Amino acid sequence: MTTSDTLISVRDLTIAFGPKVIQQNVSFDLKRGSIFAVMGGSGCGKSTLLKSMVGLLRPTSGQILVGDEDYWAQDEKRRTELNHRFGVLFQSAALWSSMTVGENVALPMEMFTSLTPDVIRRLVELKLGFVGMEQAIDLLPSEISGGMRKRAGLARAIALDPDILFFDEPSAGLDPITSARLDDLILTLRDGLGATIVIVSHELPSLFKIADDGIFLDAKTHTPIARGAPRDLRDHSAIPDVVAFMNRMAEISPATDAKG
Ligand SMILES: Nc1ncnc2c1ncn2[C@@H]1O[C@H](COP(=O)(O)OP(=O)(O)OP(=O)(O)O)[C@@H](O)[C@H]1O
Repeated sequence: MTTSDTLISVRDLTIAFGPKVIQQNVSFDLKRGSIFAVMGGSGCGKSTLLKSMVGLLRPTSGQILVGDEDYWAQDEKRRTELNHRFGVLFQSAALWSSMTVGENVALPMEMFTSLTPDVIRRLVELKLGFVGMEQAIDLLPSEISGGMRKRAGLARAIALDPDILFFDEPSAGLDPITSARLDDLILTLRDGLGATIVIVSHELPSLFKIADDGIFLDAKTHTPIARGAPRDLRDHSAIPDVVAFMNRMAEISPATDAKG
C-alpha cells in the first residue's frame, strides 16, 4: 500500500542488462506535488531508472507501485491505461517533424480520447497557451528554436492532463536564459497544474532552484547513496562523493544558483 500523498513508490528495484547491474536496492516514494531530481554522475543509470518508471524498460526485480498497483505486474492493456497518467519529455523533445506544433500536441488526444476535432483544437490552444507557444500552432518543428521545441514538447506532454511528468535532461542544448525560463515553466506546471515532476538533469543550478526532493545514484556501488533535496545534499550531506559532486558542479555556475 502507498499512502495518499505518495504517487509512486519504488521498492527494492534492480535494473540490469544481462549480467551488468546498473542499479540495485533502489527504493523511494514520490510525493504528490514534489519536484524529484534523479542525480548522479554520467552512466550511473538515471535515464535507465526513468525508463523503468514510464514503462519503457522492465526492471530485473523489485516493484514500481503506482497508487496501489504494481505497474510491471499489470498486463499491457492496464499498463497503457496507467501510462495516461504520465507525461514524458525526452531530451530531444521528439516532435514529429512532418506535423505542425499544433498537430503534435493534438496527437495524444486523437489517439487516446474520443473528443471532437473542435474540442481538441481548443485544448491544443490552451496547452500551447500554457507554455507561451500559441503563436506557433501552425509552424513545423523545423521552423522554431530549440527552446520553443522543448516548450512544444511540454505542451504535448501535458496533452492528456497527466498527474506525473517525467523530464529527461529538459535543458540540454539550451542557452542559460532559455534554460532558466524552462525552470520557471516547470515550477508553473507544478504550482498551476498540481503536477508531480521527476527530472533527470546535469544542470545542478537548475535542480537547486526547482527540486525539493531527489535521489543520488552512485555509479561505483550501483546503488542510491543519498536522498533529499539537491540543495540539502549540497549543503548537508555527510557523504564525500555526494558533496564533491554537488559542489564541484555548483562552482561552475554560481551566478545562476538561486540558493537565497
Ligand atoms: N539497452 C542497453 N543495453 C545495455 N546497456 C545499457 C542499455 N541502456 C543503457 N545501458 C547502460 O546503462 C548504463 C546507464 O545508462 P544511463 O543512460 O541510464 O545513464 P545516465 O546516468 O542517464 O547517464 P548520462 O548522465 O550520461 O546520460 C550505462 O553504462 C549504459 O551504457
